[in-house]
Formats: sequence, structure tokens, C-alpha cells
Amino acid sequence: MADVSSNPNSASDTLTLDGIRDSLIRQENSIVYSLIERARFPLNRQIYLQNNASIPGFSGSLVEFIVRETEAIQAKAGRYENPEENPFFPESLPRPLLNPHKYPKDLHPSGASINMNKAIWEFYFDKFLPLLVADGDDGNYAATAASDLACLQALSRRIHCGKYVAEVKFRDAPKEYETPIRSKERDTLMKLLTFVAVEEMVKKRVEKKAMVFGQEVTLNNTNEGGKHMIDPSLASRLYSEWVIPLTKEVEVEYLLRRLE
Ligand SMILES: O=C(O)C(=O)C[C@]1(C(=O)O)C=C[C@@H](O)C=C1
Repeated sequence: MADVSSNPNSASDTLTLDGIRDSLIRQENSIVYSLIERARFPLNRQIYLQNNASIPGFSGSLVEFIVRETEAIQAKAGRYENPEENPFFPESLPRPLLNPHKYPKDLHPSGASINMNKAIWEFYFDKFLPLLVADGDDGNYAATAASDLACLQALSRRIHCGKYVAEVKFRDAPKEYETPIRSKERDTLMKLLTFVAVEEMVKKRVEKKAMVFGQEVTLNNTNEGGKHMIDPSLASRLYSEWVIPLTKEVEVEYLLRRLE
């Protein structure tokens, strides 16, 4: 299982709860950095409007165009052969052109195909983005859309790690999980997999990371003005309202399929 250990962001480095939690902690860095990059630009509303870009042969927004086209290129290079990666537009992706890397098969096949990206897309654009960036238009449309894609991919990877968390929780206590899985008791499963103290630590750490990574660094001050590139409390809110609940939803969905 450890043959992807050269990738420090990989959830499947070691299939233990501590190992996966370490991966989730490292992924917080990618998420916070991607938010800081997105916050360099104003909202640039134009890129989210349907057919505003008038791209010949394409119907949709500019952001959708960038995401679809980038995913198609990355699919050719094998990105979605990795079970930790989930495309936003899985329909009609091209096949990989390179020899596939042999990723470890740690996930149960029914659970491996869970894709929560529609919900991620909706909360990110409809709820979260207007809180992250100021309204306005600076014309940097392609760069803005590319930075949205970086945020989406980092969030998606983290949230879908819920599959690995669920797999180790099941392997650690199969007897405890079996009855609620067979009787499809979502609430019981949700209770079993929830660790409130861990969630609190995650939220606090993400807030601190946003504070530290988003400081203005100069040679002769210590950020006394307390100015940050993103609002640290918003990073914590992102986790508490969307990232953690969706990760848990992935875990429940995965467990429900675990005995198929
Ligand atoms: O660490 C776990 O046990 C997880 O399931 C991950 C996570 C999270 O999303 O951060 C989700 C549910 C738990 O209550 C705690 C944390």
C-alpha cells in the first residue's frame, strides 16, 4: 500500500487512522494556499455567467470551460487513475495515454466510485466564494478561473479522503459498523464516525494556518497591523460548514456500500 509514499499529500501512504489524519493535515496547507491565491483576484463575476465567454463550440461559463478542458488534459496524463482524484465532469473524459501507474486498491469498489463534486461545486461558487473575495472586475479572467480550479481540486481531494477514513474505521471495528450498515442507519453511522474533539482541533489549526500563511511578510515588521490575505475565521468556517460535513457524508455513503 505504501508505494505512493513519495507523495506527501497522499491519503493512502499508510492505511491507518493516524496516517490518513496526517495526510488531511498536509492537505490543509494546499487548501489554505489555494484560497490565498484565489483571493488575489476580485470576484470577476463574468467568468461564472453561462455563455458569457462566447467560446465557439462550447456552451457554459468560462470557469466551466477551463475546468472541463483542464480535466480532459489531466485525464490523458492519468490523473483520474488515482483513486484519490475525482473529476468534476466525469462524463466523456478521454482515456489515459500513458501506461497506468499501479495504485494500491485499498478501497471497496462500490465506495470508490462515490463522487461528491456536484455538492462541492455548488457550495464553493454559490456560498463560499462571495465570502472570500471582494466584488469587482479586474479582467484577469483565465487566471481567476485557474485559481478556482486549484481550490476545487484541493477541496475535492480532501473531502473524498473520507473514503479512506471510512475504510480504516471499518477495518478497525467491523463488528461495530456491520449492523448499522446492514440496516442502513445513517444517524448511527454518523455518530460512530464522529470525533468532536478532532473536528475542533482541525478548525482551530486551519484558522491558525490561514493567519500564518496569509501574513504580509516584510524584513522589518512582525505583522503588527494584523493584516491577512484571507480572513482566518473564514478558513475555519469553510471547514466547519462545508469541508468536514461533506467529508462525513462521503464516509457515511462509503460505509453504506462497504458490505455490497
Ligand atoms: O479524523 C477523522 O476521524 C475524520 O473522520 C475526519 C474528520 C474531518 O473531516 O476532519 C471528520 C469526522 C470526524 O468527526 C473528525 C474529523
